[in-house]
Amino acid sequence: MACRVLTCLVRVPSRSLFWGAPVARMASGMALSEQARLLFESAVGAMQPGPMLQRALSLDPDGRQLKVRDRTFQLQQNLYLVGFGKAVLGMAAAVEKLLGHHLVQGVISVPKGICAAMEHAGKQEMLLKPHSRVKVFEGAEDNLPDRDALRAALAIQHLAEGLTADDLLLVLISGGGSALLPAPIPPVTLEEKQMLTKLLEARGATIQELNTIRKALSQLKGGGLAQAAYPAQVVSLILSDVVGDPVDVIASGPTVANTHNVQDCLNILNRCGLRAALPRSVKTVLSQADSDPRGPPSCGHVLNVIIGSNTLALAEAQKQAQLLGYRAVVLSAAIQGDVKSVAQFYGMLARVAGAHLTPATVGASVEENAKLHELAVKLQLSDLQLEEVLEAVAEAQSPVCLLAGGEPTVQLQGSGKGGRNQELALRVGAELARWPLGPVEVLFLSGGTDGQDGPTSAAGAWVIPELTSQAAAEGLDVTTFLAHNDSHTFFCRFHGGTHLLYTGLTGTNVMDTHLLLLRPQ
Ligand SMILES: Nc1ncnc2c1ncn2[C@@H]1O[C@H](COP(=O)(O)OP(=O)(O)OP(=O)(O)O)[C@@H](O)[C@H]1O
Ligand SMILES: O=C(O)[C@H](O)CO
Repeated sequence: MACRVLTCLVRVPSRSLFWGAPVARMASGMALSEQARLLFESAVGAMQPGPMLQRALSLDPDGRQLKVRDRTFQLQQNLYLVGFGKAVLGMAAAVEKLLGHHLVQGVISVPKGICAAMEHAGKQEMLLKPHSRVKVFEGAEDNLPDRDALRAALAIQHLAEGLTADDLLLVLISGGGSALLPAPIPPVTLEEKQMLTKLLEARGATIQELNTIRKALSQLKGGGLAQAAYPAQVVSLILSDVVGDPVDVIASGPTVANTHNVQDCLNILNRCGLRAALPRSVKTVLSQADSDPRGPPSCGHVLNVIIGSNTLALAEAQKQAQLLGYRAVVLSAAIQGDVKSVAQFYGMLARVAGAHLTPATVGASVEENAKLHELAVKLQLSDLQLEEVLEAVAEAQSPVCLLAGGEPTVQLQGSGKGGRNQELALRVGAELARWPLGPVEVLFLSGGTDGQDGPTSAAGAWVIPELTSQAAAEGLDVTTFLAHNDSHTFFCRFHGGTHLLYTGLTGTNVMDTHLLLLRPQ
């Protein structure tokens, strides 16, 4: 899909982004929708490769020592770079800008078409210099491992294996890294790996399950890359696209010791009903895995650092919302589950929070409060701050901004055009129309931080409680569009497409951002 999506992206209407600009200056006189867009853009802006790398890396004044967190590394013509993932091109460009003269050599594996797309979008800061020492491989069309990605993985492996104890290897990792770094353990073939990945996804394997299997079948995943680079020192700079930021799961943890064994893999394959259909080669590799005389790769020479995540993106949006005069509270950075249940939860949250915010009016009923908690329990969100949020809303003397992030799932039933953010927004729009919200202005926004929502050129959309009735007046029936998973077509037609979010390709990827704004009238 990479190529298709990226082709769309170069057609995205260009609009200026406020990334990094002080929000407070713009606060006065802004509509709720402008503020919501601004907050979304501030979350994305904080996760731009340049600012992220600048926060993570610092050079001492004479340029000989690199500081990462509390560790210091000597630089003496010994710096190498590898990377793989959807956001790695911009990350590599940022490293080149910061440390270019120390860089001896580099190899990165990035999605097909990304260099041309960034160039067309005029994002020079995401591109390497013309005579860069970093070699770029493009591959993994449709987010599946392919021959091009295999060539990239072999070049990365080769670079890592040639390093010595005096060398420092920077590893740039972001979402999509698993497909961009395929190095199947023989006799498993690339085609078998592709097939197994597709089957596991089709059987509903979670990313944790999928990557457990990928690690068992790969030379570089599950700590394999770190082992190849030994005895060099390794620093991995990781942009998380997985809820909870588990370094062993993101891009299948190539610099993190694998803690899973063969039994874990067999349990997953059993659950997905794939054990019987396994190719002989996969059975062979699995049967040998626990008996590797070298044991699991050890990663004592590695520093793994999360430099960007949904949590960090939400923290920036929260800060900017406070500058806009909101009482801003983070609800969760782990929103998962079926998009219908997530939408019901946000609808009820708007109802209950709205009632807390305007106590003089009729409050939410005991049943509604109970329903909200029931919906929250159903979603099983590991970090949900529901009580804290409701308390903060009850105490708020100002408008309220509730922030959340994660990655809900859409069970596709129709053949329409959409993405999980647009579908979530549309569903929340329908939910908001179901409840009396009192004298409160309400807006919900959902946006993908990578700037592309499913196979569309939009990043997401925003909705208000009046959406359903306004749509009906335009002859658009929300229920029908939802039944066909046709949220993008809906938003293109509704109010001339003004509820769609367009950022273009952002060059980052930390899942989705949800904003619920409530402003007493
Ligand atoms: N018509 C549609 N309506 C709603 N959701 C859709 C539709 N078509 C595809 N999707 C969803 O879009 C998602 C794929 O899009 P996208 O590439 O943005 O996500 P992704 O592969 O998870 O990548 P990333 O994590 O980088 O955003 C899938 O989760 C799929 O269910
Ligand atoms: O590459 C991967 O494995 C997924 O994007 C999760 O990081």
